[in-house]
Amino acid sequence: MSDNELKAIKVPEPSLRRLPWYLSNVKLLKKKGEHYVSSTQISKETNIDASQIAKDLSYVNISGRTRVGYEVDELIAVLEDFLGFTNEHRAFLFGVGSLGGALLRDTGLNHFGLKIVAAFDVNPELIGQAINGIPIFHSDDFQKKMEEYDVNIGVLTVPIEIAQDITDKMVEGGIKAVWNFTPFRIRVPENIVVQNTSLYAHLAVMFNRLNFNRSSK
Ligand SMILES: NC(=O)c1ccc[n+]([C@@H]2O[C@H](COP(=O)([O-])OP(=O)(O)OC[C@H]3O[C@@H](n4cnc5c(N)ncnc54)[C@H](O)[C@@H]3O)[C@@H](O)[C@H]2O)c1
Repeated sequence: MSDNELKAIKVPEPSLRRLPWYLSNVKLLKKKGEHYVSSTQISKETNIDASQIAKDLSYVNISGRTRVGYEVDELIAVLEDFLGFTNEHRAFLFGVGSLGGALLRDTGLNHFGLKIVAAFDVNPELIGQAINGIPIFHSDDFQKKMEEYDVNIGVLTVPIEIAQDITDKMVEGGIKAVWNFTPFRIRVPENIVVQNTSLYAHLAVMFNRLNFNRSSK
């Protein structure tokens, strides 16, 4: 199978979510001076079953050697490539408020292959400004800027009331994937990718587990 054929396989979401964990931990093992790493070692670091790790890594184009495991540098490179972290995915951000502004200031996104190249808002105090070198334009200029920049991802951090409206505009303008931070379940045509992300959903899990641990003491 060619690399492209492998990448075309729809990897199960749980596996896709685990692969970045392996990557971080393999990088950590590299820092500790390891040259080879086995799924058993990754299992110790991540607390994920070694057979599950081997299965997840089977989606990635790498083969381990019996007993020694995977070559660390190769595993890092292959994982980064597979996860798309080495490619530059260019994005527009909509809504430069408290969350949108924080995302523009976050340098971490670049390391994971997401480059926000421009942002849009309607607040006259923000338009014409730049955060972290990223220019802020008026939302009305979106179509025009789509022709200027080569972008296919939209980051949605606008007030919930206009989430659908802005999504429709993005899709109409040619955006192919929406990273939706609003709590609104946006509707899109079938060929458009939506990733909903909520910090608060994780908080709810943390609070619930915290209460559970307290009451079971
Ligand atoms: N997913 C999460 O974990 C998470 C965390 C915080 C906030 N949120 C959500 O993110 C969104 C933004 O939250 P916030 O706290 O940053 O709000 P905010 O009010 O600080 O920012 C919203 C920004 O959107 C701008 N805006 C308004 N109309 C616009 C338009 N037509 N085009 C472009 N920009 C427009 C506003 O001027 C403002 O700058 C909300 O929907 C909120 O619920 C999600």
